[in-house]
Amino acid sequence: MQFYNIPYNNNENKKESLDLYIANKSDPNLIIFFHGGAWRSGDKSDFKFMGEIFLNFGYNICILTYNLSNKNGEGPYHPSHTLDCSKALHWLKFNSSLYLDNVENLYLIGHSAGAQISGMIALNPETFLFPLDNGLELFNAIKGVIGVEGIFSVPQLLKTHGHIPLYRDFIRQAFTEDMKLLENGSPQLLPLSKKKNFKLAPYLILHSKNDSLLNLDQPEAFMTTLNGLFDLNNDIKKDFKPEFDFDTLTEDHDEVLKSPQFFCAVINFLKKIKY
Ligand SMILES: N[C@@H](CC(=O)c1ccccc1NC=O)C(=O)O
Repeated sequence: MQFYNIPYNNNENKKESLDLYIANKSDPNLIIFFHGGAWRSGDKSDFKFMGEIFLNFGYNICILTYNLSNKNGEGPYHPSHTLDCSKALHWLKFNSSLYLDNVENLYLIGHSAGAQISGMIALNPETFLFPLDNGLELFNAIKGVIGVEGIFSVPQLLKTHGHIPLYRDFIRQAFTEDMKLLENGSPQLLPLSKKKNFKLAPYLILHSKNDSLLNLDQPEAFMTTLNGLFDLNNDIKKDFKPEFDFDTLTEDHDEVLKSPQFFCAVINFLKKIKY
């Protein structure tokens, strides 16, 4: 079953809505996909193919949208995108009973800018989830996070690609020119020292060496952060060591999402973490 354009924030704004692809209404597991497009482009309708593929494999998946930054530089700026997506997660967990019997487990997949969003939510629940009603319960429902062809440090992206107008423009449009905001919007730069007793969800980072838009330094640096978090807090018996796979995907930035290798990697990971 497929349901389109369900509002997640009690309004008529098409960008604050989601599509549900439901294989089994009583399955407590739900995948949520956050699309990329540099925070200023992309739409859930572009990823219908993904919804249908997971659906055919028997998974329930939500593909959502969030308000995009304006190319004229009028915002909305970070943290708008992440706040929208957090509200969507809240709706899915607590208000989706018309469509899903009981959503217990959330599995986030973020692509490109969407990997920044899913990373912000998973690593900074204090800001994005805890202020919402039953925010801790919502956070605990996140059972896995996958970042693919992701942006994890905006200042680093500015450093490596800032000489290219395309990158400079979308960074300014989504984060202004305030370096503090760029840092604040980077999952890689969240202060780890404050994360004592933080529960890191099982995490998988996928990246293709043939991504012509983002090279390996984003996922490699993020690897250091995730491993640091794991080392800081891990309870070997319970916690899942973050995984990094920079070999399986071979297509370019957007094309990876249509490759069988991507679906295999996601499904293997979900099986491993006992989806
Ligand atoms: N087509 C996009 C560009 C884009 O998505 C992008 C370009 C370079 C590096 C990362 C990108 N997307 C990340 O979400 C745009 O120009 O808005």
